[in-house]
Amino acid sequence: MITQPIFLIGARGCGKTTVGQKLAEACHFDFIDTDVTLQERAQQSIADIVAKEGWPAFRALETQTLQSVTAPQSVIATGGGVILAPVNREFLRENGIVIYLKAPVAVLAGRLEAFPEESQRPTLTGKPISEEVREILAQRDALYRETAHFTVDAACEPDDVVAQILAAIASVQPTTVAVNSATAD
Ligand SMILES: Nc1ncnc2c1ncn2[C@@H]1O[C@H](COP(=O)(O)OP(=O)(O)OP(=O)(O)O)[C@@H](O)[C@H]1O
Ligand SMILES: O=C(O)C1=C[C@@H](O)[C@@H](O)[C@H](O)C1
Ligand SMILES: [Mg+2]
Repeated sequence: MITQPIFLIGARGCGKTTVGQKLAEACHFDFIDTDVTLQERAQQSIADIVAKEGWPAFRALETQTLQSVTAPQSVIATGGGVILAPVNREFLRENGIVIYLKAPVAVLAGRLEAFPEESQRPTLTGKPISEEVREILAQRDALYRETAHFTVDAACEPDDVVAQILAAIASVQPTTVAVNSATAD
């Protein structure tokens, strides 16, 4: 079994938090969510940080949080925009196994409409959810793909997503990181 950190990346609503908790249990790893840790440390919500200090301030905290929580034997659920910064993309690829939870726009939008969690997910564009999800995914999909070691289908049930991830990481050597392979697209 590997000991490298497992990083989950993907759009808002793809299930990084939901799947990450289950994956951590299955691996007997710690579970960390960078959005949760960041808000606990700042003692305010992401919406408040962005409203008071702007997105660049939030992005700086996100980089700091990502680097400080990274440890062996942990599953780390990242924020949806973590891949925007080149420094984060390089950090993720070099310090763990990166899994892209990929889901279509309609699935993501449906989940976000059902569970908006606006304090953690302030609007990125000011547009309605499905329009925003389409626009943002079009901008970011290539970055998720280039950052990931593995891509899994995140539109299915959480337990099935976990099973895909376990199958993917089974091929990874304990001391090295996989390169550019995909189990699903
Ligand atoms: N595989 C799944 N099947 C059905 N519902 C799911 C699945 N994964 C997540 N959900 C639901 O979708 C919502 C969003 O999931 P979650 O918070 O895990 O996404 P996230 O990727 O962590 O989002 P964010 O980037 O905003 O932190 C939750 O209410 C969750 O219950
Ligand atoms: O997609 C994004 O840019 C974000 C996703 C969330 O996880 C949070 O990290 C924050 O709301 C930004
Ligand atoms: Mg989350």
